[in-house]
Order: sequence, then C-alpha cells, then structure tokens
Amino acid sequence: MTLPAPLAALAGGLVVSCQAYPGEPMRSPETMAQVAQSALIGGAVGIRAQGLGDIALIRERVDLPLIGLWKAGDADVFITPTLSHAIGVHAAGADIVALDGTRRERPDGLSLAETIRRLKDRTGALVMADTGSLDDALAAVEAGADCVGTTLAGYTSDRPKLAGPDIELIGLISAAVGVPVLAEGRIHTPAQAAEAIAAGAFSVVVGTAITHPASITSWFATAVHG
Ligand SMILES: CC(=O)N[C@H](C=O)[C@@H](O)[C@H](O)[C@H](O)COP(=O)(O)O
Repeated sequence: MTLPAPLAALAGGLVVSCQAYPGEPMRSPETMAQVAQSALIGGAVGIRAQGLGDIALIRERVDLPLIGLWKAGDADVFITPTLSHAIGVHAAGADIVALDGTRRERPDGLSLAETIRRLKDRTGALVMADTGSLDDALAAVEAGADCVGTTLAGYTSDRPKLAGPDIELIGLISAAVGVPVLAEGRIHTPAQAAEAIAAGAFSVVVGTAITHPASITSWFATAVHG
C-alpha cells in the first residue's frame, strides 16, 4: 500500500504518547513539549499528544509526525468526540487526527463515517480511529479511517482489560484490515512493544510507561513496599 508521508514514517517504529491528566503537575504545553523533545532524542518516530495547547507547541518544537486528540466531556465517547473537536485538533497542527473509532453513539449525533467524511472534506486530515474490538476496527476502516489503533481495548465492553496489551486483538485486527494498525494501550515494557510488532502491528504507541512518572513511580513503590 502507498501511504501518506506522516503514516509511512511510523512504519515499524515507536510513537510516544505525551499526556498529562487534569490537575497533574505536568499538565502544561511547555512540559509536554519537553517530554516530546526527549522522546525524539530517544528514537521515537512519532508523537501522540492531547489538547490544543500541547499539540500546537509540540508542532512548533518537534519535527516528527504528530497524532493529535482532544479529550472532552464525560460521555463514554471522549476522545475527540465530535466533528468540531476533530477540526480543532487538525487546526492546532496535528498531521493525524485521532478520534473515537468505536461503534458507540457520538455526542454530536454524527456517525463515524459522516464525521470522517466531513473532516476530510474540510481539512484533508488523516484519521486514526481509536478502537476497542475487531468489529470496531472493521467498521472504522469501512468508515474511511486511514489507520486504526487498539487504544480502547479494555476500555469498552467488548474486551477484557488486561494488565498488559491485548496482543490477541492486535493480531486479529492486523490480519483483518488493509490499513496500518497502531498497537496502543498498556504497553509497559520493551518486550511487550516487540510482541505487538511480532503480532502484526504497523507501529507501537507507548504512553504511561515512558511519559507518566506518577504511574511509573507507583509501580516501583508498590514493588518495594507492597
Ligand atoms: C483509554 C485512553 O484514554 N487512552 C488515552 C488515549 O490517548 C491515553 O490516556 C493513553 O495514555 C494512551 O492511549 C497510551 O496508552 P498507555 O498510556 O496505556 O501506554
């Protein structure tokens, strides 16, 4: 398959998701840009970032393909939940707009296919569909997604939430779709990242285990004192 440049550049590589959550000390564009710059030095081939401020500053500072998303609202569908959020993510500088790619109802009432169609008509953006099952992924490709992620595996009712990545799902989706599959979600070790590639993933997205010191610290603290 001939892929658009920002996607082709991710082949066989590591994308680092640089996110801090509401109320956390690292929740600032400046900090997330520094984290993204550090990921580049370490060998990341792409960055995934959340929120318009983070996306805009990382776009300015880091010369890597940028997957952007905007977490909003308290509905089940919260990753770039509406068309207008998706347009905002593209306008902030993302090469690839990540959005909820499940079959669940979206807050603005548009179908996934309509969302992707209108987004592409207006902006020409590439789309990463964050999915939670094989059926989600098949439907997302049908709806026009340029690539799919296993981002929501274990966060919807379709798959169990494993301690580590859902390697079985990564393999199932990779074998079934004709677009790049980004393995994402609870990849906590280099061995798991390699396992995801061996299962057929096009590239691997790691967040928490690289960019969330509070979680990493808690893993060690628990190991030390139980
Ligand atoms: C489910 C959800 O909201 N996932 C979010 C999607 O952007 C992020 O909170 C995750 O950190 C990201 O997917 C990377 O995964 P992990 O941090 O497990 O490596």
